[in-house]
Amino acid sequence: MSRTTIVSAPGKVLLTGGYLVLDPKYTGLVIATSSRFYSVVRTQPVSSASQATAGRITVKAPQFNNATWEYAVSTGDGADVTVQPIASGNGKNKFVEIALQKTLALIQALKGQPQADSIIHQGSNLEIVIVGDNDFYSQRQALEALSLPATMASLGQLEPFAAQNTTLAAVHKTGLGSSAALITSLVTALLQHFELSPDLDLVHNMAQYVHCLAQGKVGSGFDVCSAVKGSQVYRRFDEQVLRTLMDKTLVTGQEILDTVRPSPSWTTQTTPIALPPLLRLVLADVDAGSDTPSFVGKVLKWRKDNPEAALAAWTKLNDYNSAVEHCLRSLSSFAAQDPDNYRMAIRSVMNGQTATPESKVDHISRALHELRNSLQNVRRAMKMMGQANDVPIEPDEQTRLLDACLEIPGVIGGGVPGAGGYDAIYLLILEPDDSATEASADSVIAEVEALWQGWKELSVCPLSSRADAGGLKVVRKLEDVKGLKKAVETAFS
Ligand SMILES: Nc1ncnc2c1ncn2[C@@H]1O[C@H](COP(=O)(O)OP(=O)(O)OP(=O)(O)O)[C@@H](O)[C@H]1O
Ligand SMILES: C[C@@](O)(CCOP(=O)(O)O)CC(=O)O
Repeated sequence: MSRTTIVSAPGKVLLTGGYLVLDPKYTGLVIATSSRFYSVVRTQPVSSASQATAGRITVKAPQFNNATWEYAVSTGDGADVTVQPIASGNGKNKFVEIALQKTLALIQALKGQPQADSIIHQGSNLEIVIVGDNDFYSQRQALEALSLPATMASLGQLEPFAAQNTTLAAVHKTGLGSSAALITSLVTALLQHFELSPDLDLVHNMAQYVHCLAQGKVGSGFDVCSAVKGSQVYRRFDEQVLRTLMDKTLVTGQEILDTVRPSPSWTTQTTPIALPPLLRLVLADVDAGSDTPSFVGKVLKWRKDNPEAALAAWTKLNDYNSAVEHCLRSLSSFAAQDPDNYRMAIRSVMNGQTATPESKVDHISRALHELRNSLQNVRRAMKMMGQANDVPIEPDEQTRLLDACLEIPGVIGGGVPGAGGYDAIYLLILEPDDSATEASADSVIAEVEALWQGWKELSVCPLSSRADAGGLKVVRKLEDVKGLKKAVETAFS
């Protein structure tokens, strides 16, 4: 009997905390996106005639010319389960391969040998489809091919999980954290498929382990944590918790379980956060990509070589980052306490009115202005940190673009997400929930998009992602996600 498990995980935008979030003394404010990765795992019984091919895992990426990766699973006589790639024309996909190898070993440790054998090996195969929402990959060429303007409305006309007409190696990724969302959804889908319904912290720890192994380093991990738990203020775990496992070439499922099982050794801190009502995250993919790892290397070397200057810069930047968090939480609290006056304040700020100290909305209006100032302070401090060590964190071209965006009424603030560079920008814009505002949200977005379409110095293409507080989601059936059933049928047609 065929059985299907579907899990999705969101992409991410690191609004504040780039570089600092690598040090557990500091935090990063990461917003999960509405754009998600989906892993679909299906057990397919093997007919008696083709038992010899049992114990196979076939993974498909229908967006990339249906790239296929095959694996042979072997278990039995008390040995640890192994997953060996079978040569395919698509080369290796280390993220998928490591996720399969380590997660099946964990499953065997959790369920015990016989269970793993019966589900994985005897008489069945696993079919897996992996797709990412269009925002994870630049859609510029697709829009140009359709003679569509670079707007969110145009992006909405593209097929869900659209074919990228290129390879994974060549595709222009947009920085939403595809590998973290992919690994998180795949690890969880496998655990769910084997009816393990794992603890969220165990899933988080396992996804961090697999992601670090696949990337060959222990990064800050904010992308994996937000893929699991959604939007949050994130504090990195002590990387020593993974060091032993990462340094071993051969590890048993039990060793993996002993490491990823929730314990005080996992010092990750996640404090949920959401954007306040009527404040919308707007993202843009900017053309000239950046080399984040080299930026990180330079900044960390500068920090090591200039401890005093770096401590002063990071302390100031951390204070500004904390001010952004405080403003967001205050606005959410004001909206919950007094929704009507909150909406009134948003409208008045949209219309460029300044609330008087006696008005009922003054404190809300002040919090919005404080948010704007704090975001500007973060930008300035990030730019200065980049200038101090010759890293284009907010290069002048991005400064000019962001400053022009902030001239538009209704744009509260913005910046360069994550490590910065030329990859992307984000904006926070007011989105009143009624049309009783001269400059309604649609007009603000239209004005922003018009600015971006006419921008000459950089090529700026909007993404359709919004902020979405949620993390991992188990999807009940394929039909619940637009285009997913078609993507799976295409993959295994
Ligand atoms: N649809 C997909 N199907 C299978 N594997 C994918 C898919 N999308 C991405 N991947 C895997 O994730 C890898 C990208 O990981 P990498 O660490 O290079 O990017 P990233 O930092 O997560 O990128 P970004 O943040 O821009 O999305 C690809 O090389 C590929 O192995
Ligand atoms: C620079 C850094 O702190 C954030 C990188 O963010 P992004 O991958 O550019 O979104 C590195 C890291 O935390 O992994």
